[in-house]
Amino acid sequence: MAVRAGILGATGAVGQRLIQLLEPHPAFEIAALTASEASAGKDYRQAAKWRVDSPIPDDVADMTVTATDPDEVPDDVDLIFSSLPSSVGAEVEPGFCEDGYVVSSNSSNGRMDDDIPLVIPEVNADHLDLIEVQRDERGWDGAMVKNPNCSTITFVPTLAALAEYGLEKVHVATLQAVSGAGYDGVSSMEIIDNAIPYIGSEEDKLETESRKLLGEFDGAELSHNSVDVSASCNRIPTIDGHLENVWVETADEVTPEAAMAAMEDYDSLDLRSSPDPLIHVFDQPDRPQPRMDRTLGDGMAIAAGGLQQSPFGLQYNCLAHNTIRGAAGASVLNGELLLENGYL
Ligand SMILES: NC(=O)C1=CN([C@@H]2O[C@H](COP(=O)(O)OP(=O)(O)OC[C@H]3O[C@@H](n4cnc5c(N)ncnc54)[C@H](OP(=O)(O)O)[C@@H]3O)[C@@H](O)[C@H]2O)C=CC1
Ligand SMILES: N[C@@H](CC(=O)OP(=O)(O)O)C(=O)O
Repeated sequence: MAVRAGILGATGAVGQRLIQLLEPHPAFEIAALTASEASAGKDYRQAAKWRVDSPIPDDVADMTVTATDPDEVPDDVDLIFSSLPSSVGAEVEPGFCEDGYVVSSNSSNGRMDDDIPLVIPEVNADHLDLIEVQRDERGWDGAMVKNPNCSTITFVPTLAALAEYGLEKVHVATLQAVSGAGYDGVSSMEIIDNAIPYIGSEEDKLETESRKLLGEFDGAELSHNSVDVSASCNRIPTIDGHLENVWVETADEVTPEAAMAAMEDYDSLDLRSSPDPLIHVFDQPDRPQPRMDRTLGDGMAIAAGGLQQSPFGLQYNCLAHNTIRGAAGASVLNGELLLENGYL
């Protein structure tokens, strides 16, 4: 029987992607949709400005949106996907966990808390058991797992593939699509014919979340990886797909050929939303490109290319679909991992 799932922030850009991914999902059934007070009480079709590239599923269109409050969500819902603005997530998500719901959240609040697992399943699935520590410390019957920021998700799997060479220093420069800022986030007058070399709080997220993801969990505590990461984040006028330029210094020498093999051979998982291969490596020097490569693996693959030696170590480019692998798809994949690990 499918797990009954609710979506917090269901009318938003990521909420809509969640509906698109969950509607055909055999393991989950959409059973509750929440948004702000302004949307509460409306049919979903009236409440949401639907902008995803497939029609609103009929049964979802007719569902009534409720306020984002645990008391408004049926008790037989077990799993909550959350895509709220982080300030709202910080306020309401803990209440859902207290009330026994298991929450897979895309919002940035709490990602760096010591007892909150921050998970990319193909990279650090074992961190999920931090939930036991979390339950002891917070007294929750439910649980919380977070997926990282979309730009973090794009480059960390490539670092995980290179970890055996000993990661020492990483420089990453991003070229991020406008959808990452949400539909109303960047105006056309700001971004057309332009690039903006600043995205608030983004650099810090790449630098800290990557070290947590690559850290080690001993069953009680999580230690962060010691690699130095320096990020520079830029907004460019693409719609979807974050492209990143990466330079990696390793303790042991890694040739571009060896790095390419390590990325190609990096394991995916036997979960529905985990693509095989996880990392699609191009040997053409002009790939990956956002328009051509963001839908690889149904938007869940990481694309890499341009591997070469540089004075600053191994250099390459990588790309991922920011609202699928970087947001909604990441939360769904964490839901699949929760199910596989008996948390649902
Ligand atoms: N867009 C993207 O590509 C990415 C976004 N994210 C993160 O995901 C989250 C959602 O982003 P996005 O979907 O773009 O945001 P949107 O602004 O498109 O959607 C926000 C959602 O939250 C609801 N909401 C807003 N305020 C409240 C409130 N006070 N109480 C309850 N619900 C509220 C909105 O409801 P209503 O319609 O009623 O206002 C809407 O459903 C954010 O934390 C964002 O940083 C992460 C990665 C990528
Ligand atoms: N800041 C990201 C999207 C985002 O919302 O990130 P986060 O999940 O860390 O809030 C971007 O602009 O592309």
